[in-house]
Amino acid sequence: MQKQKLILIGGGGHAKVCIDVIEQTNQYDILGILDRSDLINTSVLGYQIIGTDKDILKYVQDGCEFLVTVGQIKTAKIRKRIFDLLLQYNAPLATIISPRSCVSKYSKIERGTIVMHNVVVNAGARIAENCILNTGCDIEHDAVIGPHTHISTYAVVNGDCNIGAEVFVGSNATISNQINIGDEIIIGSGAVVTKNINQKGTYVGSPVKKIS
Ligand SMILES: CC(=O)SCCNC(=O)CCNC(=O)[C@H](O)C(C)(C)COP(=O)(O)OP(=O)(O)OC[C@H]1O[C@@H](n2cnc3c(N)ncnc32)[C@H](O)[C@@H]1OP(=O)(O)O
Repeated sequence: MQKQKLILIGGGGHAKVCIDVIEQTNQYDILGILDRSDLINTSVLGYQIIGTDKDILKYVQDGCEFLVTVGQIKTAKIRKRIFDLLLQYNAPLATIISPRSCVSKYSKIERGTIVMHNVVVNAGARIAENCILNTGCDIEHDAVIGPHTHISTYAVVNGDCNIGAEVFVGSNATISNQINIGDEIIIGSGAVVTKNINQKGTYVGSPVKKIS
């Protein structure tokens, strides 16, 4: 079977993990990576930086799909800017699901989202566009994850939670069940969230406290 041609946008550390997952799906032929012009002709895990985001249209016309492979910790702005640019070009967005993840057939995952190795997405969960479900995280039943949100390595989002847009949930954080977290909120690594969070800012500790 012929593989779908894929262009990655962003060639940093997060891109390496994405590449490993994409290769294991056996569904895509990664043509190359778009990044800064000074990085052209360098490579990431053997895949060349072949242009910048100015070249998106050329690859849309060539029948490629795209994935934003820039990482995200304190802000989702860059990932969102690139995603919006891709939409402007009517670029098809890939949805990548690791064959080593466990994704319920009763869940929904939107375009542009990547599900890394050892992730669990349980029944009724809904994951919006351009999210990162990073290695080993657990999205429990009926949880909703908003667009451009990164659930980091081994974090747990329990049942019926509602996580907003452009949120970062750090490694090993735990969000108790039926918790609402608003937009553009940063939850530190190892945090435990037991109450709703509406105010934008950074929250750390167990139970979490706002630090900025
Ligand atoms: C595959 C991957 O690599 S994905 C990436 C995974 N990475 C992570 O999960 C790390 C996430 N990042 C964090 O947790 C960060 O510490 C952040 C984003 C929450 C805060 O970063 P900053 O705003 O730069 O805060 P800063 O480092 O200045 O710390 C401010 C204070 O909060 C404390 N603090 C920071 N993070 C945490 C934390 N996770 N838990 C408890 N306390 C923390 C600091 O010790 C410091 O305390 P002090 O003022 O008493 O010295």
